[in-house]
Amino acid sequence: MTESTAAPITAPAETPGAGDSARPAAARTPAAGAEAGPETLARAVGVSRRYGDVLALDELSLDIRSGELVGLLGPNGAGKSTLINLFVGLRRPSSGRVELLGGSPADPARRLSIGVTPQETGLPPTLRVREVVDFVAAHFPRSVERGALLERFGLSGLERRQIGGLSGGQKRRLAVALAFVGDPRMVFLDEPTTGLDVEARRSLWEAIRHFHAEGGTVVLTSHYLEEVEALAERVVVIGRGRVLADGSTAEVRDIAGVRRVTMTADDLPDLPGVLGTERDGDRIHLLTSDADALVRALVRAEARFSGLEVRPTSLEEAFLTITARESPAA
Ligand SMILES: Nc1ncnc2c1ncn2[C@@H]1O[C@H](COP(=O)(O)OP(=O)(O)OP(=O)(O)O)[C@@H](O)[C@H]1O
Repeated sequence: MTESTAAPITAPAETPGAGDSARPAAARTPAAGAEAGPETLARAVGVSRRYGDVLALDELSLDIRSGELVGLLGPNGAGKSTLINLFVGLRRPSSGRVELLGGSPADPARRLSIGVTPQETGLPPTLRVREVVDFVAAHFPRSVERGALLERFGLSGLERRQIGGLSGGQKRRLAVALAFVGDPRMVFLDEPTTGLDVEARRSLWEAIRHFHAEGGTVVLTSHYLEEVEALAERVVVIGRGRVLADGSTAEVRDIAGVRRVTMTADDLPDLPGVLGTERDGDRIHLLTSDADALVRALVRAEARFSGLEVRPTSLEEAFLTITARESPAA
């Protein structure tokens, strides 16, 4: 690739979702000459990012296609926020290439088509809700009607409230709502539901689903695994700056292939294929990728057990298993 496509990313986005040009966005229309099939909206090719001695991203490659709802999962420090910051032009890669809407994420015209909610936001406490929404909307050629936006995010009636007077959950919902103000084609939401109670989380999920159902593309990170299971169609597991797994939630579970075999027993012989053992009173949980073989081995060994249960692992268990294996790619 030539230097001009190396996507130098320099301009910081000072407000969530805000761009800095009045050029019209190419929102929700495929780029001219786009190939058949979903267009790639964001792309990382062999991207590494260092912070001093820390290698936050390690030759990571990932494509996000139009219409996808992608969940980025990974433990603390995996590199999820760094990846989002590269996609939205807040940071530049140490090496490799990042593209947004077919060009540099630093291009203001491209950034007009996206919305962003960073992991942490500090909205001015003395501004009123409607002022912040209008301020962000003013950066975009087209914007969503304020009342409709606030209603969608459960903030109706708070237009005149100062930001400093909002609850933590209301502030977070406002920060997420701001990503949608400019009628974006694609949103990047970094842990959007952090700090929200169950009801607020569910209503935020509804708002995200609504955007997606209308053709919007979503990339979100989450520590809530049930959130990713509930929302995302595609799960990308990131660990130590690499993609460990990339598939549907069902596929990610299958990649780990881990089942939990539980029984009541005083003691068990050594058994083949046991990836992990947990004790909970007299219940023993064995993690295995081949539950059938394990149960056969239990019977062959004439182990004394009762109350046998075999069940699939949660995404969390699958994810921990993948991460523990530290495989470079799935
Ligand atoms: N500005 C920075 N300066 C130095 N190190 C950084 C900086 N930002 C991130 N890192 C380091 O890069 C690595 C990846 O961090 P990143 O925030 O991208 O991970 P994450 O997956 O988003 O984690 P979390 O889930 O905790 O938010 C971590 O080791 C982190 O400490």
